[in-house]
Amino acid sequence: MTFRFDNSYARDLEGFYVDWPAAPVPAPRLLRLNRPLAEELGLDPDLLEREGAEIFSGRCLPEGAHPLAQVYAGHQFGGFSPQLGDGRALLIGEITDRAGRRRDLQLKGSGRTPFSRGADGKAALGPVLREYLVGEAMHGLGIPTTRALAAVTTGEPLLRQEGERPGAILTRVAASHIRVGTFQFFAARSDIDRVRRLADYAIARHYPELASAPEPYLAFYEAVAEAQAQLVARWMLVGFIHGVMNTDNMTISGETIDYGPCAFMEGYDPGTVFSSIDLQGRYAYGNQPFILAWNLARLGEALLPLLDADAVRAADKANSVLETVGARYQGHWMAGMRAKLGLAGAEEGDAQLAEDLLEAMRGQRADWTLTFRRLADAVTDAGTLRPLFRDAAALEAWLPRWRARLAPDAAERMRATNPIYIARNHRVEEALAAAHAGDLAPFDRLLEVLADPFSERADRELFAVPAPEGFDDSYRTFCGT
Ligand SMILES: Nc1ncnc2c1ncn2[C@@H]1O[C@H](COP(=O)(O)OP(=O)(O)OP(=O)(O)O)[C@@H](O)[C@H]1O
Ligand SMILES: [Mg+2]
Repeated sequence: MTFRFDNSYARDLEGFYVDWPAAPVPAPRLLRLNRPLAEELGLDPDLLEREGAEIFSGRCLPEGAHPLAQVYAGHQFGGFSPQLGDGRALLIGEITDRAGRRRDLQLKGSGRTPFSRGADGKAALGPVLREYLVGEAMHGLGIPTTRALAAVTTGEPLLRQEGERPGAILTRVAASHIRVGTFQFFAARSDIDRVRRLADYAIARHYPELASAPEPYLAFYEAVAEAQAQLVARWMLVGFIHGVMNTDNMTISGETIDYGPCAFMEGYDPGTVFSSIDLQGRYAYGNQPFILAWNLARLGEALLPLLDADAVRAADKANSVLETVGARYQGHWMAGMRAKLGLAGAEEGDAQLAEDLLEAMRGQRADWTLTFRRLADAVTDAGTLRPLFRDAAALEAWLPRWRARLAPDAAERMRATNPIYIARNHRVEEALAAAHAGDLAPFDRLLEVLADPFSERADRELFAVPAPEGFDDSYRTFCGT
């Protein structure tokens, strides 16, 4: 199988990684191949079905692969870790997809590297399949994301908190794996030359039009702020909780990365947290826009020496971008919310209208996804919407105000914007438990549903239903490390 590798990161950024081989695995088996993605990448899915176990386990990498572990640093839960890096992952190379876009191929779970910090460098089957599912769910929703090309089992059992678990490796495809934390690694060492080289590389790869801007690094910072603000707004609009928005988990490309303890919110509550390690609720649903700005401030700090030779002027420039983050986020959120609500044009009171709906939902266990979906029915009749609320009085008072603002074809437009299917926690868990017992049918079925989340079908009815009452209250997600 030929992969036309062109490994620019390895070639241009020596000193930003270490060459490293995948650890041997005893009995690799290709569990799932993402055939549509393989096609998109210009790879032959039939050949990959045959050779995938060897390739995606790292046992027999295709010619031209250059396996390496990237270094990075990062603020984790607010505290700075100066030395992180791919502790259980390897970039194996870059290929150009059919649309001409450069994509990274990475193995996640491929064994210890110099950055493993005492952990085993491996990934267990459950977290690998979760990342596969949720990444594809996000893709189905049209949200920028890293994606799974394949999942293999390694034949090696791993010891995890929950007991022994099958080892697995995810092959991940990304626009790149450059993180806010990649910049922080070199900035923390005052290696300004490497911060600049990384910025030049990232500009050329992700924002080539900025190379000729009057101040390319400032324009780059602004472009990343814009991409991340848009991304987090998209998360918020579908009720997605990333769960571990450390600066090493925020990409420069604006793609979602690291589906560790992520989950979708069901009943609307801004304080919703599912991650077992997020004890303070730092990464709660409603905090995500603030963390976006906090993380961008850290990127700004790392870029300061590039913005201006004068420290005060550099800080002023960084602040001039940082000050725009709230408005950028709000702009994207509001545009998305207008579409979700089916509003005609834009009016000043729209933000209040949206806030008042959220206020009516709060404390009602009103399911985020279904409320917006059923709102399309409520253009004419609120009969399917009302039962989602314990007490619909506030909703009833809100509906006439909303109806007065509707676009002529609102219901149809709303159904194209508000998904009926999301990766509901109990469905994800059910699919993972079955896979663990050797049955991938529920995984496949869920994946199929999530690939097309806007078209409602009678035979998929159960996938739209929220978890049984109480499920989410005790539901916890783990990083699986
Ligand atoms: N099992 C493991 N063995 C070694 N290192 C690990 C393991 N799990 C996580 N790490 C390392 O801990 C750090 C933080 O982990 P985090 O969960 O954010 O990332 P990840 O899920 O491993 O990878 P990514 O961000 O690439 O999706 C990273 O440097 C990661 O490589
Ligand atoms: Mg991570």
